[in-house]
Amino acid sequence: MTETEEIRKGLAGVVVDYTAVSKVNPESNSLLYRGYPVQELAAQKSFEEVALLLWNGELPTEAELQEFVSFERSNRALDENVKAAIDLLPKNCHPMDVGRTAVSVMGANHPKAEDSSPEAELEKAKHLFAKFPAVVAYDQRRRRDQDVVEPREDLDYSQNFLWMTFGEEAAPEVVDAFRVSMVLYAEHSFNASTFTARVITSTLSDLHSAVTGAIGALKGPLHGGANEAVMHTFHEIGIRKEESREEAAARAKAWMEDALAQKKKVMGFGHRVYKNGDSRVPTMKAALDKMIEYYGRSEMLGLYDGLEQAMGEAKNIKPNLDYPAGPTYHLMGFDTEMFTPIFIAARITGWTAHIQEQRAANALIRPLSAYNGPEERHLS
Ligand SMILES: CC(=O)SCCNC(=O)CCNC(=O)[C@H](O)C(C)(C)COP(=O)(O)OP(=O)(O)OC[C@H]1O[C@@H](n2cnc3c(N)ncnc32)[C@H](O)[C@@H]1OP(=O)(O)O
Ligand SMILES: O=C([O-])CC(=O)C(=O)O
Repeated sequence: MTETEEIRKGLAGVVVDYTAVSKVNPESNSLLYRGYPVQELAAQKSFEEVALLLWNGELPTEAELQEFVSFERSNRALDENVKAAIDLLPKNCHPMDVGRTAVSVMGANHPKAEDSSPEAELEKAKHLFAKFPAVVAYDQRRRRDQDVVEPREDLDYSQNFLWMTFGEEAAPEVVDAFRVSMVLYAEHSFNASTFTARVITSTLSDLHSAVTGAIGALKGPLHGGANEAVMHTFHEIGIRKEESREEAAARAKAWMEDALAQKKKVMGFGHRVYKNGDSRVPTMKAALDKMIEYYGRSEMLGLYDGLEQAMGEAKNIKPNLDYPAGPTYHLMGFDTEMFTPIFIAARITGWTAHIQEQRAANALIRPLSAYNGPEERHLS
């Protein structure tokens, strides 16, 4: 076999390493975090408990959970120089650029930045977990010329995230839908951003560098950026609050047929691993349905159904997690560009669990390439 024949573009189908963090099984359409089905975790556990499960391999005891909750609640405020760095960025720059910059500055601030012991790595992961929501909230509010809302220690992670962003306590239904989205977004084996984090870690670089790189990979619309792109599609079709579900569905269907006729890729559909539907979609769709009911916005369901149905009929390609997540965040009131930074806040858990795992059994990640440039030649 020649070198060229061995090439698998995009590493499709290539098994690169072991992982004990999560199992994505396209045959059974399931996703397990450390052995637990993600649907069970989304139904019964807080995001804080899921984070500890991903990092430690086991669900926390009550005492472990309380210790972490108290650490998380007391470490939420942004450092002054993180705020200052964000303020130097244009208000209309992409919020993913803000998130990437903020994590980089947090790394420079951290006293254990260069300490890669398991204890220091875990401490840094928890620190990022606690602080990143304030980056999203700060940026969302600065984009709207609103004053900063300080974190509140009497609220849990999801309640406080929404409080800092919108300056009011969210209804329990909204908090729960948000929590579910964080649990579902937390981890997904060797996706592009996690793999990026592992590649960076494999050079023995530091945790914040790995997370900063992962954010860059997540930004693209073929990966995390798709949740934002889904909402751009909804806006392009046109969201008309007064419209019936059926009318909205018909317009969405026509839009999709036209897009596919033009051979467009429609973000929020398809997946590298799942070919028969994303294991997380039914749970996220149920959360979206609750938000649609809560906000009384059945026309959004029409748009959702119309696109899904037309894509299914034309190409049999199913929605991925970004498809129901985008409209859910829209209904909650986030600007469209803030959706992928929310994904960062969730995926910090998975990324940092993988960074720990990579470090514990490291090998430099350095594949080969088959050269197809000019034959050897010489300067005359
Ligand atoms: C949380 C996440 O990151 S989930 C993923 C989020 N990304 C998106 O939603 C982006 C849109 N989807 C896609 O681009 C793709 O489905 C990917 C990148 C996610 C996976 O792609 P791959 O496994 O590389 O498959 P690939 O892109 O080759 O698609 C296979 C075929 O399905 C088509 N296809 C796949 N997804 C889509 C889509 N969203 N819209 C239209 N056609 C699609 C491709 O055009 C291709 O058709 P062809 O064989 O006629 O050329
Ligand atoms: O696994 C992937 O390739 C993308 C994905 O769904 C995720 O990262 O959640």
